[in-house]
Amino acid sequence: MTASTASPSQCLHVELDARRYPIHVGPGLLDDPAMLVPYLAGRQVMIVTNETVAPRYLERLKRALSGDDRDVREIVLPDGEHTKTLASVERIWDALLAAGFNRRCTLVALGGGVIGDMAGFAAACYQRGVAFVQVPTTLLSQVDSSVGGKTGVNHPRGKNMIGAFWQPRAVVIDTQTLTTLPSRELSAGLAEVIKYGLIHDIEFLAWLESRMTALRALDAEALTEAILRSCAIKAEIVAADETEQGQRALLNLGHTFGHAIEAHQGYGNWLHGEAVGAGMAMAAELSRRLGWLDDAEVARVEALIVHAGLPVTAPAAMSGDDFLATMRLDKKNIDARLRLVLLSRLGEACIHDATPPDMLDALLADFPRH
Ligand SMILES: NC(=O)c1ccc[n+]([C@@H]2O[C@H](COP(=O)([O-])OP(=O)(O)OC[C@H]3O[C@@H](n4cnc5c(N)ncnc54)[C@H](O)[C@@H]3O)[C@@H](O)[C@H]2O)c1
Ligand SMILES: O=C(O)C(=O)C[C@@H](O)[C@H](O)[C@H](O)COP(=O)(O)O
Ligand SMILES: [Zn+2]
Repeated sequence: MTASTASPSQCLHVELDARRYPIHVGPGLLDDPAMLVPYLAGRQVMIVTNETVAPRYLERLKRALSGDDRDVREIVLPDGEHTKTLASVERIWDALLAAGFNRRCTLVALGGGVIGDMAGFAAACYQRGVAFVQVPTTLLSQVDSSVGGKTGVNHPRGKNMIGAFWQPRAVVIDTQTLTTLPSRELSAGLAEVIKYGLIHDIEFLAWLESRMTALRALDAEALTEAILRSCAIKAEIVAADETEQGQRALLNLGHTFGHAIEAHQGYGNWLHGEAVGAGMAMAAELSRRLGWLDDAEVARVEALIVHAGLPVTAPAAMSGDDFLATMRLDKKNIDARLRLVLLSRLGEACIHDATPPDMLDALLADFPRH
């Protein structure tokens, strides 16, 4: 980031009654025991992280969590979307059992969305559920995956097919961790940020258009604002519909197409945010064909996605049938009916289950490839 101010942290909440929890946002929070220790269930703490994040941030987090006779351990997993599997989660459970950890333990996820989703799922199942805290270190995890309690792993046939809703006790976002994030990963996170503007907040969309260059240059003020605005939108939607009975599905804009790309291309070859970028371009184009957006609006959506450093074309080696094979397994579908998140206008999304099959087939066949 261009500036590393000692500005105080800011805090939002996810309002889930007795399970209400804070999202703390600010620079240097990783080192601050006051941001972390109040959310621990007992003295047993397992940090779950990976081989890329550990050398950068593990010792600092351990220092902040230590003291008061706490037993702080770590498990360092391999890196990559392809490792988001039940086998990796089993390694977390093995480490917890080897350490003799009981129901009063706390799992602390230190890393991106892959680590957060797996640590959360491990916490949801270990001894039928233990506490966990999210310390997200990628933009994507800071604006999206650490909030809302969707946890789980991939299956070769589909993304996040095995999982549970399990809310963290707190989300602690140290914005300075973004200084070490590769720019391709920063762009991936921007896909989810753009998503919030498209589905919920046209003013935020316009703000993103004006601040995209600053965001990509790691301007601290712009990034903090993007994180806060994104988390506020996600927190509001999650509080209204925790388990996706209705409006939470809008957070899936671009994901039905995007998840198909990720699974077909092999997990990790297209980053989640890249697949969502292309998927949102496909959703915008389908919305145009349904008469809901005009040419200029679709061009505006595509320009912002491109400005974020993301693709707006689909993989060359993916046919319409390849898309449909995975889309038919999508979690949003009811019985055999495909349900797509589309844009009823810019800044407003809807769930649509009546796309004419010919129109969808044509989109999947003629959408540009690269
Ligand atoms: N649970 C949810 O609601 C939700 C929401 C969105 C995405 N997801 C999931 O999140 C995953 C994607 O998350 P992601 O984009 O964070 O990917 P990721 O977890 O793979 O992290 C991206 C890369 O950045 C590295 N990294 C992390 N922090 C770093 C730092 N500060 N400096 C340098 N490198 C760092 C990681 O080791 C990894 O190589 C996908 O599996 C997706 O399905 C879940
Ligand atoms: O939190 C949600 O709800 C989302 O849909 C956020 C998405 O960005 C995220 O990728 C999520 O993991 C997708 O969930 P899934 O249920 O479609 O697997
Ligand atoms: Zn996503």
